Amino acid sequence: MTLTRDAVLTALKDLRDPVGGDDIVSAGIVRALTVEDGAVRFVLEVAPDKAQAYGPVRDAAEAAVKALGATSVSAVMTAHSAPKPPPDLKGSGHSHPPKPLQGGPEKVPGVDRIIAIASGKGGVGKSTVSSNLACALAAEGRRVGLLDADVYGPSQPRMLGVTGRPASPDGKTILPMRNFGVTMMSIGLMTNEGQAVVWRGPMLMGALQQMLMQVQWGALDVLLVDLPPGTGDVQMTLAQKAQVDGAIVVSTPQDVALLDARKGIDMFNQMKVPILGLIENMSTHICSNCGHEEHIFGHGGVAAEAAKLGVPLLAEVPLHLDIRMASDGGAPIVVSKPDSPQATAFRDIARRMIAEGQA
Ligand SMILES: Nc1ncnc2c1ncn2[C@@H]1O[C@H](COP(=O)(O)OP(=O)(O)OP(=O)(O)O)[C@@H](O)[C@H]1O
Repeated sequence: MTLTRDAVLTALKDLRDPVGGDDIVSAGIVRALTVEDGAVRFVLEVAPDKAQAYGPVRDAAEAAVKALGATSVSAVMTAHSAPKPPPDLKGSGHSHPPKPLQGGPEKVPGVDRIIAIASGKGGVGKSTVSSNLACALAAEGRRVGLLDADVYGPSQPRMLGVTGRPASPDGKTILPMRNFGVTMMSIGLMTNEGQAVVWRGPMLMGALQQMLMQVQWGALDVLLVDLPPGTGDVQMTLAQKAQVDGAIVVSTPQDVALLDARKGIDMFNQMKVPILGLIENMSTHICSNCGHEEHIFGHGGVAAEAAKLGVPLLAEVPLHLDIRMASDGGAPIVVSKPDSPQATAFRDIARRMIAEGQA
């Protein structure tokens, strides 16, 4: 049976944090967990003066993961000064969103360009595209940030193998996480795991503003924003408050998805955000056993739509088991199998964006 990230996290949850008393996953000390072909890697991030107390925990964690059938386990302990908890986002019971920014779109300090990754409909692979594109741009040497603003289903922590709560040295600014060369912040890291968060409009806007302006992004060539599906408050707030340089719209080839994608494109047009191009995801299914290709959701619909709108079709990404497995394992296909044809689809988009000065 394939070892999954969830199975590893469940096993690690049986271990108690000797300092805080919680289990080590809830305590937020398990970071950068990746599971790849049975090989498990993670970091235990602990306060320097408590490092000794965690020695047995690391040994127990390695043993617990080995017992699950992992082919290899690497648990590295790093000592960091105790982080202050990050400022509370609205989802954790805070009732006053920060004062909205006044005025029109602003530049995020240090960030050269912002590109929104959008879709009309959920589940079409927008987050998969965002994480792979971010890793592909980083592999080309670009300084890349990824802001996971998908409030309804933040998936970037899982896809990029990032766990734990981001630190805030001064209680105001938030330090982003980093993996595979990508600086990342997700609304999912600010709320408690498993906690159902009911976001209301003003909360959403406040949270998005905080993540744009209070996160120390550092100097970035490009910040990708993984938006929630549809055309709602988050999309509007992003375009009103930050200078968005372009949008990429992801769609599957079916008519229903395309219909929704069109609404998204209209919204960006109204907000004067240029459409950099469309991506057809789950374009062709390639059987992982025999390599046979078939068009489960149809094929070519997005190309036709792009031609109609006069915008580029950036890629046709196949539906392939490896793409899902890689994302579920916490290392996108661009990182875990960089030379596969599936990864090449994403790497080509990254190279094209760089060549055109978009990233
Ligand atoms: N090209 C692909 N081949 C195989 N699986 C894919 C592909 N693209 C996405 N998936 C899988 O489909 C599921 C949905 O993808 P993803 O979470 O990226 O969609 P989304 O559009 O961001 O969804 P939502 O907006 O609802 O969060 C995931 O399990 C992902 O691994």
